[in-house]
Amino acid sequence: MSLKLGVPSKGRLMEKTFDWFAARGITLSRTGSDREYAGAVEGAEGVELVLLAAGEIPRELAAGRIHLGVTGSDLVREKLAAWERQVGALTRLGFGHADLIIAVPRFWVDVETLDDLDAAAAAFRAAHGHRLRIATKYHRLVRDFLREAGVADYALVDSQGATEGTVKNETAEAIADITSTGETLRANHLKILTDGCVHRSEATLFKSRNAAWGDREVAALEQVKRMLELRD
Ligand SMILES: Nc1ncnc2c1ncn2[C@@H]1O[C@H](COP(=O)(O)OP(=O)(O)OP(=O)(O)O)[C@@H](O)[C@H]1O
Ligand SMILES: O=P(O)(O)OC[C@H]1O[C@H](OP(=O)(O)OP(=O)(O)O)[C@H](O)[C@@H]1O
Repeated sequence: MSLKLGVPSKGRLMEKTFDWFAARGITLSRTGSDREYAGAVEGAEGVELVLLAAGEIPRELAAGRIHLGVTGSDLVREKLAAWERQVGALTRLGFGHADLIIAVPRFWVDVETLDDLDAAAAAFRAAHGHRLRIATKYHRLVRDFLREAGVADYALVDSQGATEGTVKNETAEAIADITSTGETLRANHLKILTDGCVHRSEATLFKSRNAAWGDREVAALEQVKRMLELRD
């Protein structure tokens, strides 16, 4: 067996991940045609490249089908229950920064904080007979964050994309989504709660705790760690 390294196969993290490894002497490349998800590794012995969607890498790490994987720290926290028991973060990669935030309509002048949201949620329920809806694809992270913050009177509605549009479309009153430049929020007349940052995400190299770590994989990991200048 060789050490399996899972890397995003496309999307915003792929190229930067390839560049990051290349700068440290490990050349990752896609082989075959543009549409074929096959990869090659040069510069590190006993390492096999597995190209996967960023969102699937947490599950593959947890299942032990890959030994190492690069993905957003938000995706690992969202997709894995008790993530720290299943994977370990080896190093942050310095790119893929994005904040998971809670935002409400800009015209809600009385709502700036989570406490305000809690009050607005209670008032909303009394006025409308149903709970204030928050659209998101980050169910686990948002639920945990709002529980900690003492906000209870809301309902999560699932939104797998174009989440900022749900408020205008009247399928939600508030949203929880990733932002980087803030442009999508501004364009959709939304504002971030001042204490509404759920998680600051960054591309991160994770190690599986559940994969089979035989002598060959351990030796390959030691070599990779030396090249990447990682300590335990
Ligand atoms: N606007 C953004 N700017 C920077 N990073 C982002 C942004 N949106 C999402 N991300 C981050 O990119 C990572 C990958 O996101 P995602 O799974 O949506 O894949 P993607 O890059 O959009 O590719 P795909 O086309 O496969 O959906 C996540 O960790 C997320 O935090
Ligand atoms: O702060 P900004 O720079 O405007 O970026 C934020 C947007 O980027 C992401 O969407 P993505 O492009 O992945 O599309 P999606 O709606 O399919 O998630 C995210 O879901 C926001 O909608």
